[in-house]
Amino acid sequence: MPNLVEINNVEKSYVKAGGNFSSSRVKVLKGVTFAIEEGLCVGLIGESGSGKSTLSRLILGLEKPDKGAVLIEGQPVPEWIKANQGKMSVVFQDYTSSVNPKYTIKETIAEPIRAMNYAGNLEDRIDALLAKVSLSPDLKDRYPHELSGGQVQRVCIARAISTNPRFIVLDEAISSLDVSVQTQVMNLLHQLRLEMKMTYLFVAHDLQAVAHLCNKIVFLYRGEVVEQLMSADLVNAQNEYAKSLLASVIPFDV
Ligand SMILES: Nc1ncnc2c1ncn2[C@@H]1O[C@H](COP(=O)(O)OP(=O)(O)OP(=O)(O)O)[C@@H](O)[C@H]1O
Repeated sequence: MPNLVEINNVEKSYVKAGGNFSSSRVKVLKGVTFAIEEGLCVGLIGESGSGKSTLSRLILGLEKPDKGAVLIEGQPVPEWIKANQGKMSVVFQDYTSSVNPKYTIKETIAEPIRAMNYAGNLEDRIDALLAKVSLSPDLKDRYPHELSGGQVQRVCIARAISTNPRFIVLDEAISSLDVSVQTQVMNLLHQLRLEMKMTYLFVAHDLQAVAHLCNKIVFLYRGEVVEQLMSADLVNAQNEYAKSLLASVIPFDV
């Protein structure tokens, strides 16, 4: 499988709160290197503050690395985005703040479709997208606060796939959901990935979820990649942090 995304020796630091000198910068990513292969779900796991969201923002082109490069199909992210409108999407953890409370479900999903000057029938497109995420078209005219958390996250997924993306960054996308709903949404994401031949970066702090959904897992510890393994090879982890996480996971086939 060719690499869709390459993260090459990426460094990123921020000014420490309260400090204004270069010495008071905090290095969040310290030479991160890994690839996201086309068609795979790659999991990025790490404890709070390890730099996962920073890395997501660099991949989404929202920020630039200080050193190193993030390339998509060999191109720097901003260039790739310009040439591939709608082909990269994102789903965030906090679904309540990632939808506009004043927009109906229909308007929420329509926004990126309209931005791409869609020529087809918008109502039909929205109905088809709702069906894809197993939501009734009757929900179209409701507002986000009239839906459950799981339903709103499905709306966010419908919006994310509305432009037929090739690549989706799922940044803690299921972390705020109840465990039973998490499983349903994970299954939905898995099914959609295969059906639409998409590539995922699945960012999470919960190894169980990552191992369930992902083909490859990258362990980030204090801004460094300390281990990367295919899911089938997790038992071969060498790094102590990765091993400690693996030890805390309940065996899958008990
Ligand atoms: N814009 C910013 N300015 C200053 N510091 C920042 C900024 N963004 C992130 N940081 C710092 O960088 C470090 C890594 O943050 P990041 O959000 O990437 O971690 P994370 O692994 O996603 O954590 P979590 O799982 O808690 O979201 C933290 O110490 C954070 O305070």
